[in-house]
Amino acid sequence: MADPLDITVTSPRDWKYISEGGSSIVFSYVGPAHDSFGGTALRLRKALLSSPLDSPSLVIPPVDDPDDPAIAFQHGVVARVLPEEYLPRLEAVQVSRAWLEELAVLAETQRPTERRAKDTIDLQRTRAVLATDLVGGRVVAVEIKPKWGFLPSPTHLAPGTAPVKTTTCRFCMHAQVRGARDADADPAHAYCPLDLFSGEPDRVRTALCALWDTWVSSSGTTNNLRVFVHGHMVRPDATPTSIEALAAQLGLAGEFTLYTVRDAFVARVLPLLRETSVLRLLANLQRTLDPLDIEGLALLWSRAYASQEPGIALQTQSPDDGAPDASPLGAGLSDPTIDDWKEFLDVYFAKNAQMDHDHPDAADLKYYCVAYLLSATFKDCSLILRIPEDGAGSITLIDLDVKPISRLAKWQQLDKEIVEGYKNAWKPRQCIETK
Ligand SMILES: O=P(O)(O)O[C@@H]1[C@@H](OP(=O)(O)O)[C@H](OP(=O)(O)O)[C@H](O)[C@H](OP(=O)(O)O)[C@H]1OP(=O)(O)O
Ligand SMILES: Nc1ncnc2c1ncn2[C@@H]1O[C@H](COP(=O)(O)OP(=O)(O)OP(=O)(O)O)[C@@H](O)[C@H]1O
Repeated sequence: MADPLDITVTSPRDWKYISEGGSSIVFSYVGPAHDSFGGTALRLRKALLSSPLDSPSLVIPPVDDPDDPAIAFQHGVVARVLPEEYLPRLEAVQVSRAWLEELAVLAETQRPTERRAKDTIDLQRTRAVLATDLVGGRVVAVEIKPKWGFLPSPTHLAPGTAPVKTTTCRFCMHAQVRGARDADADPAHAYCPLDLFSGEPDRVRTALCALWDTWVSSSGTTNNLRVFVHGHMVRPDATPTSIEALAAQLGLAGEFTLYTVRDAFVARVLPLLRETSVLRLLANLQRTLDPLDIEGLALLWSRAYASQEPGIALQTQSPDDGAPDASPLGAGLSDPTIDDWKEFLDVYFAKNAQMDHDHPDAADLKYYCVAYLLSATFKDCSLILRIPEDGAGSITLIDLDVKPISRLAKWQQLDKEIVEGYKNAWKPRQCIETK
């Protein structure tokens, strides 16, 4: 295999901060014309400031395979379930500590205060990811993190959770419980992923307006919508001048208000979302890879372990004394290797649609755990829509990272907290799924 590109042939000053999420920070190449780096974005992993043992970067094997697993995962797994047209080009790039340190210093003042207090560029990495720069160039780039596009089947839900979980979608419950929504605002007008995924023009419009309104009221700090003009993130406030660049790019010269720009924004984004199949594909993957809900998965886990039948309980990393029924969901399971993922997908394609998910077989426990893991990737990724001044736009998916299997127990706990918190405090919002 060819050696990876060496980032240190560029200056850290050639890389402009774009944005960041919980585990990565991304820069755009703005240096002199360069065959390899022109039109690219650099995605670096972050490490927690306080407790290195909890660092998100620990998911990544540091020694034998220094490449970011996002690359092999996209090439070997994601590319088998999503068309290539929706995926950015990804390749490994070599970085050095000195180079990263310099970049970290340059970027620090541009980072959001809450993120700066928590984490920084992981200086221990020797490799990073070079990707297609999806926000650069003479375009408006709209980033949407849609989240969960389906309601769970009631089959495996407890009587105490089924009514609320089949009425209100996970995103709407979570947003309310963690106070991401204005407590006084009408939840009926808030962003609901099921509207965005519905494919119905009026509902998609409602979703886009709601995303816009939260974007403005949060001064652009919401992670469900980000807007870039010519590679610069737009930071809205209550004044129209804050979105002047966007207004100009949308053809609104002279007088404009936050509302006229919102209308022009929705008018440009809506057709792209209506024409694409990517939302339908995403929701389908999320749903079909999570047929039991985390509650059903936990039930199956307990049943498999309580059964003691040979071959039913999983081969875990510590197959000890055989009293595992109290073990937390996913305990002892290893993160799938790329070969495991390949085998998993072979089974998924061959039989997922025919399996009796209402009566899951305990022998398929590992299959269901791995499926849930993959569904989590599609529940957390984002879309970047590129809208040129004229001509057709495009849509690309980002943040299709593999999640660690150790999160299964966290997701079970989070599910409980969300549902309990929501049903005790709010009248369930009616979220409508279009299949
Ligand atoms: O659990 P959720 O739905 O809140 O999702 C987390 C996201 O929160 P969100 O709700 O989108 O604000 C969260 O997003 P932020 O860091 O809040 O922007 C991450 O994407 C997190 O994944 P990871 O730790 O980067 O692997 C996400 O965690 P996973 O659920 O993917 O483990
Ligand atoms: N290929 C790209 N081109 C341009 N910008 C990008 C690209 N990839 C990511 N970004 C920007 O960088 C941000 C952080 O990237 P990403 O979503 O991959 O990080 P993350 O830490 O995995 O996020 P999350 O916390 O949502 O899991 C994105 O929200 C987006 O604004």
